[in-house]
Amino acid sequence: MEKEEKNNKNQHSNENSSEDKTGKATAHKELIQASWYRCEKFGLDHSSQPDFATLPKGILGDLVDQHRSLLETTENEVLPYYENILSNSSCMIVLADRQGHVLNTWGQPRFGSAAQHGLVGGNQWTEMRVGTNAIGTALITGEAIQVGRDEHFLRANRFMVGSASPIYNSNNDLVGVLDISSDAYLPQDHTFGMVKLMSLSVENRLIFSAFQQDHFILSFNTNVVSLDSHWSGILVLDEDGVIVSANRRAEVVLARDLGLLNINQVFDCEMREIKHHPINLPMKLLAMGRYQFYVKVIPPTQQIMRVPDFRRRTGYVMPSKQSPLASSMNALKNKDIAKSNTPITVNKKAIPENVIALDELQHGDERVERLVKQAHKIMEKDIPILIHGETGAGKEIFVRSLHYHSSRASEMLVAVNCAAIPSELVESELFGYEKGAFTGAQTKGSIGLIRRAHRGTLFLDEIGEMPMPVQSRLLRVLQERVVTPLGSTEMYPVDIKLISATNRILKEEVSAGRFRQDLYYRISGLNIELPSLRDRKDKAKLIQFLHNRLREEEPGPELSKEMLDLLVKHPWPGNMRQLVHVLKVGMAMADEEVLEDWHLPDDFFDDMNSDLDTLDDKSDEPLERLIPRLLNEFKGNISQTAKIAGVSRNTVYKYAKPKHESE
Ligand SMILES: Nc1ncnc2c1ncn2[C@@H]1O[C@H](COP(=O)(O)OP(=O)(O)OP(=O)(O)O)[C@@H](O)[C@H]1O
Repeated sequence: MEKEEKNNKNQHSNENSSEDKTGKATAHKELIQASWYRCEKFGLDHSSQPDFATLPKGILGDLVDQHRSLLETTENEVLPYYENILSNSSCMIVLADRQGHVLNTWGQPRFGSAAQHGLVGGNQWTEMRVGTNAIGTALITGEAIQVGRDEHFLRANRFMVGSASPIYNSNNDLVGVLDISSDAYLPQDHTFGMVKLMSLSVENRLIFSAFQQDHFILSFNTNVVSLDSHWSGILVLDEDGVIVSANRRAEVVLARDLGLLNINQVFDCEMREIKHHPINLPMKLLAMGRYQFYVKVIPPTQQIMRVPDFRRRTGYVMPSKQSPLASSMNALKNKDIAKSNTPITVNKKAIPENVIALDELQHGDERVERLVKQAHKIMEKDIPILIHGETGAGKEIFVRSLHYHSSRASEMLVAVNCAAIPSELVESELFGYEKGAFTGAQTKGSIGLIRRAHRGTLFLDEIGEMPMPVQSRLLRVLQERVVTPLGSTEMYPVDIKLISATNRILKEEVSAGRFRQDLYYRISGLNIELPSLRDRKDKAKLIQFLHNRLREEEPGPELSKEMLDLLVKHPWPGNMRQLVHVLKVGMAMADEEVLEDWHLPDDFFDDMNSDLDTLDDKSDEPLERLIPRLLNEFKGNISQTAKIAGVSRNTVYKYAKPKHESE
């Protein structure tokens, strides 16, 4: 035995001796030799017993939790190999963390009990404690290695052969090691190849899990039929074609550091072509002008939602990192916003067409003007905004305008109507979920709406409707600024501007125990009361503005002074939504040059009448006399007659007829 040990140290003799002449075998022997020297330095003796420093169960449990995604990925990728190829081979597959702690094992070893071989959860397989071994040596060298029976430094381990391959994540950090150990009856070259393949497939899967939802992934190979194999190179591209991740294979094949290169520096093609290339049709591309590869494009699984952003057009000059309103806000910096009359000037070219400019949200109502300015300013601070207002008052329109006038405008505005999502789905929609997290979950998992709003704005509309358990989770996200998807232990940092809105009185909801008080204080940094339309002082100008805006879209009738008065007097229970609706219907109905009251929808007058019902006591005079009299008095004006009589316009028509006929 001692002679053999000398051989290993000096001549590196082992089961691979037939390969002695090849450079590969020499390199392997040098690795083993270096490991043996290290073991001697660690003070180990060939007769030492392995010291596994087994972790207590609780700590192992924590470690397993920390590595859940690596474990699940390994299990999904590795078990098919085991079941299809290795299950009759009496080998054991082992996953260890980067410190060599065994996290899990699969398979039934033929070579003895757990106490004998030591490949059990919580045992640490490092060179320092266990001598030269596949897991420990692969961790130290960072390379795949096979350790033959006699190559183990400790005699106690010489009954087995281990083949281990390190696993790197998409940041190229070593995250663990995969090992196949057996009692040496397997054809060892095959086992070694297989463990390398398994670790590649785990690495590739880690890259896909991290990026496939919102990035383009390219897989490439010299051979078209191998495109789907784990030996293919993988490149992850952002929207602009910048390589944000790659597998080790890609760097080996292309022989260069690929990080942050643009795809057009690697292959002879532009990102534009990649985006529009059919999914299942491999492209034939040249790398570095001469090496031909087949390239498969895998587009993001989740559609990237993009809003129109005209700033991308040539000719747009970014106002030195300031939002379109920043210059006007700077002018106000030292003044009391509430008292300032300075109008907001906006670079309207920078705002998407369907977004109303901030300065067009108000037309002279001081209260609205002040709150627009306050909210705009707070958009740049780490302070959440809570908007209260009646339904249709324009809360969402306001939020859209705020977002596109802020420094977050180039990122997403994610609007979530908490009342519109079934309560049992709110949680998964908001926080996302790992694949298979619950029955009915999409197999791919979901990033969730909060992470989608990363660096942008998250608008939680109708937040008062949020179920209590979801409120608790949301509170944690706002406190810790990280999201943990359902069924996952991973934490993803998020940077969001939170705006919430409600038409309930949230404080009352808190008192009634329906809304968490701590969450209320978290979301209500700046409280905004968006006035209902009937309470606005700028109604006339606002109506004229909306009317003009609609006429810009399509030619329509003018607004007479009387019509404007009528619209100003309306109670508008449906607020801005109703006003826009009434104007649209009226303008569509009118063939005339001027908008008349009979062009307006009936419910407009119903609201008006119900509002006036209590004003007069008209019960004495029968309608058949009252209505003709009022019509006469108001020169045939139906709506005024209806208003004063406290009846609908239909009723006026009904009682007006005989009178008209007699005239
Ligand atoms: N400032 C505005 N200018 C033009 N139209 C507006 C404006 N504000 C609101 N509207 C119109 O009113 C409709 C309703 O507005 P919005 O959805 O913002 O109201 P809301 O307060 O969020 O309503 P809810 O509480 O019912 O969700 C919009 O679709 C738009 O047509």
